[in-house]
Amino acid sequence: MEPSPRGLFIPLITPFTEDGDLASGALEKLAHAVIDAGAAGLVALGTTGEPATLTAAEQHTVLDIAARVCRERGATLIAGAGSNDTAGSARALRDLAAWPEVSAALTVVPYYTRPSEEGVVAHFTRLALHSPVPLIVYNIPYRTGRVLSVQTLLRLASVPGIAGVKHAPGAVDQDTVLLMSRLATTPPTMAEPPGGFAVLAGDDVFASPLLALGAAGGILASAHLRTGEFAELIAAWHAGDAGRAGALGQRLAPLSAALFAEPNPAVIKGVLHAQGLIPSPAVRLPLLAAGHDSVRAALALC
Ligand SMILES: O=C(O)C1=N[C@H](C(=O)O)C[C@H](O)C1
Repeated sequence: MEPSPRGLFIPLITPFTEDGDLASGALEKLAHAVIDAGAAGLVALGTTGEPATLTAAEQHTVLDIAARVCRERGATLIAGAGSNDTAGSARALRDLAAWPEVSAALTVVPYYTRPSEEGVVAHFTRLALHSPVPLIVYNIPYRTGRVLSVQTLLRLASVPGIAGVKHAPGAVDQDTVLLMSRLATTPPTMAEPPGGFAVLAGDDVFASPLLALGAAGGILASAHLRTGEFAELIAAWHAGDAGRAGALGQRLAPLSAALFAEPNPAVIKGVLHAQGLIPSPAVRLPLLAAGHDSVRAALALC
């Protein structure tokens, strides 16, 4: 198994041209720029990349570009794959074998269907058995409609082939604190998580407190902006420099909040366009482009 993911991962936006097509050149430049600035790797086709509205051909192009950049730069590539259909998710994961640069798949908790927690464990156990790469469970109850208990997260952590969780419960709540505590203090046994299980921050505003509790890194869309400082935030928490990390976290949280003032990734695209880094701020329906006020407010914090 690959070493568990650690550090800052950028879930790349998918830039579009003024005509609404995939802006491949801008995507490639952006991918290089965030690695230059200190990201450990990229996430292709995360939520932020608007995969639901990309054609299969566009998704392949995004994966081709991200794979090329990661290969050239020696960076880690994680790919979003999977849905609320177990068999369909297994096929999507199997197809990732066409990109050998992909070292893990970010696979969302099955949404909308609202399976039982037992069903969620069965889903991921089946996928992990057949996936060509380790899985990172994407736990985001406000998008999926399915809350996972600490017990279920610990069960998932003990499944061979599950390398981590992108944890985005919308708070640093009691369950999150207990999860981090159990992962840090319980010696691995057959029934408990192996040492390499990584918790990655997935709620940008709460990234700093989750890192303080021991997260291995973050998959943070906000880090398209001020990438170097987000990378430094993670490095400072890992180095035990709470003074530096706390100060960075306090500076970056308002930026994250401003970037998420409208449905992601509309504001991020508005800001990157205003900075001349992508050809248009467009997102695809049902998302709407961010309003001027939201973009101006976020730009002021960049
Ligand atoms: O694409 C992702 O991965 C992320 N998506 C989250 C979301 O849109 O809710 C935000 C997070 O920063 C990364």
